[in-house]
Amino acid sequence: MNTVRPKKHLGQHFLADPNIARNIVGALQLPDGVGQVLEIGPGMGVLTQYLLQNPAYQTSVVEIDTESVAYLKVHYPALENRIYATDFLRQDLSTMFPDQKLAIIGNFPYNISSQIFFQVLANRQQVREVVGMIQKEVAQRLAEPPGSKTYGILSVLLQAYYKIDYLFTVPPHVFVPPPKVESAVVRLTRNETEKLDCDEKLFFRVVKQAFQTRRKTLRNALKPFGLPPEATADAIFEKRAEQLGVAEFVGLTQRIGQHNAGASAALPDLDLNDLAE
Ligand SMILES: C[S@@+](CC[C@H](N)C(=O)[O-])C[C@H]1O[C@@H](n2cnc3c(N)ncnc32)[C@H](O)[C@@H]1O
Repeated sequence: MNTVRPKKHLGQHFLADPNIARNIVGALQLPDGVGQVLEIGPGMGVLTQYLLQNPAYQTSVVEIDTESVAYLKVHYPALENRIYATDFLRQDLSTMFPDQKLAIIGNFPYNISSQIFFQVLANRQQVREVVGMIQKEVAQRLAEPPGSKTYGILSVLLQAYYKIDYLFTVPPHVFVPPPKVESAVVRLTRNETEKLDCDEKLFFRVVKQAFQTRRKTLRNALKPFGLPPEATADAIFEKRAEQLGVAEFVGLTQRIGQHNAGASAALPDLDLNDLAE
């Protein structure tokens, strides 16, 4: 088996430039002595080969495509039993790697890149670093500061727990087949925040609600939560979701939480996959 036939529905665009592949793997910094590296969607192993060259990395891969899995087994026998032939989105990382801190890397399938980041958020205590190639627009959105048009739910939630670096842009012609859009590599590094200074469950819901009606002022967008009386006069409620940074969302969540004391304890956990805008 010399090659894998690209399948559109799996977002398969194979990177054909070894220098870019080396640069992507080289962007890993492995903070806090993290040794476990999980690659999502290795395909024919263009990144995997460089991961395996580094003895400091314990590399595992998760790949949904059976043809790619067969290819990897033939060409990278060193991976042995560290190939998970399954859907990353259905994996529970805490079961796969109990009590271990992880770095995640991959040229992500663009059709599920947002869901991959929600999965990262759901496992934020374990995932200390992510180096990923994604659609350029999504990369810009993640790293964007408040105030810009593309700043959204994922920008706020990821920036709450990760420092986000836009590393470099990658043109379509270095892939087989070339995608229609430009790509970019981003690095997420876990920050010091173990837990936000507010009810986190409520924080996720407030951010979601604020952006779902992003053209409304926060006073109108957040009305369903029941706002404190001073909201009628407070200037922050005149703003829109895209104008608020993480700290301001934390402050809002504290105030909504105090006003509705204990209310969020009754809320079921939010399915992070429901957060996509
Ligand atoms: C953009 S390709 C990248 C392939 C390879 N890493 C490269 O750079 O050439 C995305 C890869 O993710 C795999 N993939 C798609 N959906 C997946 C999922 N839900 N879980 C795991 N792998 C997935 C595809 O089969 C494909 O190999």
